Amino acid sequence: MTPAYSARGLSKVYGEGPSAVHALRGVDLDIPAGEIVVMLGASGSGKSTLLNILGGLDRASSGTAHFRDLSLTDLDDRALTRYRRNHVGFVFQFYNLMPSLTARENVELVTEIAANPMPADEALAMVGLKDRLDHFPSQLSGGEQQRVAIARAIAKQPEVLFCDEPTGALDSATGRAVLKVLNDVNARLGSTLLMVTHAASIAQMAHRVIKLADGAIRDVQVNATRLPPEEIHW
Ligand SMILES: Nc1ncnc2c1ncn2[C@@H]1O[C@H](COP(=O)(O)OP(=O)(O)OP(=O)(O)O)[C@@H](O)[C@H]1O
Repeated sequence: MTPAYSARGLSKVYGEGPSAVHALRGVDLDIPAGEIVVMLGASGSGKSTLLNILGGLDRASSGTAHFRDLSLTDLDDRALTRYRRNHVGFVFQFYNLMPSLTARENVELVTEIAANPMPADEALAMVGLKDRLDHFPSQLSGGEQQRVAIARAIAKQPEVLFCDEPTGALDSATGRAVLKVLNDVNARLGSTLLMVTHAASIAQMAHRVIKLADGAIRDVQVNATRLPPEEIHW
């Protein structure tokens, strides 16, 4: 089967000369479609850089990255924007909701421009917020705001969902509820999930765990059994 992503010799250098930072140093990687992949590694190991390049938010300095047969590293800015719009969703540590819009309106911002969206109400129901459609972000808890952000990301039915520290700003009980939503999205929509986290125990819900160190892949592990998010503690 064609992997969702494959990268060969992927490198990223920020800056130049003596102050250059080698954020990625020749990463080779294959990610099968439909998996939950958790990326672990110390601060500065290159996790977000890798996520941002695969998500089309940043560009590699050298090497190749493919999404199926689309060569991300060859796309111009317009094509990269089209790739992001049509294929991927993002969930970040801080929810980036529009404060002046309700939960439903925040999700509609995306459904209005997506090619194959689900109704905003349906996306919000999937994350357990069907009773909060008309609430503004300031009227929602942190976990609820993160669930609106997830609803916004999944409403366009993306093939891939990128999550950078999705539970980073949440207490562990709320974080588990958010992980359960992400797990459901993977199971129900079949979206490939790429998640960066500092909480190593979250790797227990993944199909595949990628460990980065100093901009390189240190280890890739396929979990023989996976824990349901409800049983994960950190
Ligand atoms: N825009 C940038 N300009 C310069 N250096 C950068 C930039 N973005 C990241 N870096 C550097 O690249 C390296 C990798 O950063 P990256 O954010 O990918 O690591 P990370 O593993 O996600 O870290 P963290 O867990 O702290 O978020 C770090 O040394 C970082 O300081």
